[in-house]
Parts: sequence; C-alpha cells; structure tokens
Amino acid sequence: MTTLLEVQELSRDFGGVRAVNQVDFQVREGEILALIGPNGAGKSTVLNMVSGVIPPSAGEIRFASKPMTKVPGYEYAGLGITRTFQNLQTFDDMTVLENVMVGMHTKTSSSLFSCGMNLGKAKKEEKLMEQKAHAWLGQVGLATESQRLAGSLPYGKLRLMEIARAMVAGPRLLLLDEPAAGLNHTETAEMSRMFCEIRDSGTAILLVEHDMDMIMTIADRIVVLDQGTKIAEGTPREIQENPRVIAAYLGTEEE
Ligand SMILES: Nc1ncnc2c1ncn2[C@@H]1O[C@H](COP(=O)(O)OP(=O)(O)OP(=O)(O)O)[C@@H](O)[C@H]1O
Repeated sequence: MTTLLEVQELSRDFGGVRAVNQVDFQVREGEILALIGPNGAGKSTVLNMVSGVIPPSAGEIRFASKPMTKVPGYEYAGLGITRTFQNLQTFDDMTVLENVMVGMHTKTSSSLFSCGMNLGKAKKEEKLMEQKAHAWLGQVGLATESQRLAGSLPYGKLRLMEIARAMVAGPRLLLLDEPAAGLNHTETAEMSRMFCEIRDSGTAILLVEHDMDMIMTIADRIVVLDQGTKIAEGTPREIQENPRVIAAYLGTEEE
C-alpha cells in the first residue's frame, strides 16, 4: 500500500518538557492507523503537528511526498488533510448545515473579486457546496437536523456534525482526536461503522482514541506512545500481546 503520511523523528518541546520524542510512523492509503497511549503520552501533540496547528521542534512530516512543516495550517484542508478536535469546535448560533459548509471554504475557487465579477459562478458553487453538505449530513445520520441551530443539538450529534464538516472537503486523510469521548455504547458502535465506511471509500484515518473496544475493532494498525516516545507498532492483536504496552497501561492504572 502507498504511504500517504510519513512522520520522521518528530519531536516537540514545551519549555523544558519534551512532549514528543523522535517519533516515526506512516499512514498508508486505505487504512485506519490508531495512535494510543496513556494520558500525557503525546498523542494530541502529534495530531496538532500533523494538522499544522503547531510546528514541530524537530523532524519531518510529509504528506503525499510533500514536506509539510512549513505549510501554513489554513492550507491543509485544500491539500487533503482535515481534522476534528477533542474539544468540539462548533458555531452554536449557526445552523447545522452552515456549520458543515464551513469545512468547504478552502475548496471554492471564487475569490471576493471574482464573486463580484461573476455572481452566477459564485451562486453555482454555493449551491454545490450546499448539496455536498446535505449529502454528508445524510451520511452521518443528521439529514433531518440541517436547519436546527447547532447550539440546540445534543453532544453526540455535535460530534457527528464535526465529522461531516471534516469530510465535506473530500480529504485524503482524516485526523480524529478522541471522537468517541462522551458517547454511549450505541453511539460509539455507530461511529465505528461510519469510520470503516469512510476508510473503505478511500479516505485514510489517523485516530487518537482512548476507547479500546473501538480501537481494537476498527484499527488496521496501531502505534503506541508512552511519555512522548514510540514504544510499539503493530496489528491490534500484536499490540494487545505486547509486554511493553501492557506495562505502560498497567503503570498508569497503578498511579
Ligand atoms: N501547550 C502546551 N504547553 C505545555 N505543555 C504541554 C502543552 N500541550 C501538551 N503539553 C504537555 O505535553 C505532554 C503530552 O500532552 P498531550 O496532550 O499531547 O498528551 P495526550 O497523549 O494527548 O494525553 P491525553 O490522552 O490525556 O489527551 C503532557 O505532559 C502535556 O502536559
């Protein structure tokens, strides 16, 4: 399988603290790669670097062979990387449909100037965006909620709305930071099914998650971090049987 994302010797310091230490891994086309580890292992920091939210202190990130560390964060969606956040990033006073359409602004070609010159084209693009947003709301099971204000939606549905917003730009790589946090068992199972469909339709996924049932069910491969360092990589079965991984998790439980 072709490598889509390649991370090499990636490090990040916060003041005197090394949060991520020389981490290597790859995400291949057509797979779900899970990044797991005890609290404070550096998972979100890796995701923030891979999505251009914060720069690395050292190391390389390549997406489809393109070096990414100097690419500004706002260009990532246009290049094919989108993400969801651990803490929901929603616009409560906008409708669900409008919230999803926010995910597409990098994909339209009509600049402010050309909008003024060619209103017809801008309107056509707006219509197309709306159709795509509706289609994704249908995919995540929110078709009937499109005109509701996001602020009135329950938590589980807001998580689904964020996934629709990340998918509407048509990414090649979707980054998910604890998407199942706060969801019940049924919602988590439904979300797992959706992630498999997304993967099968051609978008690779890098998933940070604490829900081990979800990870072990849907991940093709797993990378394990502990205190900023990669301690294991393998299939769900290999990871479950890895003594270093077991020790890292037991150590956390004993604290
Ligand atoms: N902005 C920041 N400033 C200072 N330290 C930070 C910052 N962000 C993260 N850290 C530190 O970096 C380390 C890794 O944090 P990170 O949030 O990446 O871990 P995590 O594996 O995602 O944890 P969790 O599973 O609890 O979300 C921690 O020691 C954390 O305190």
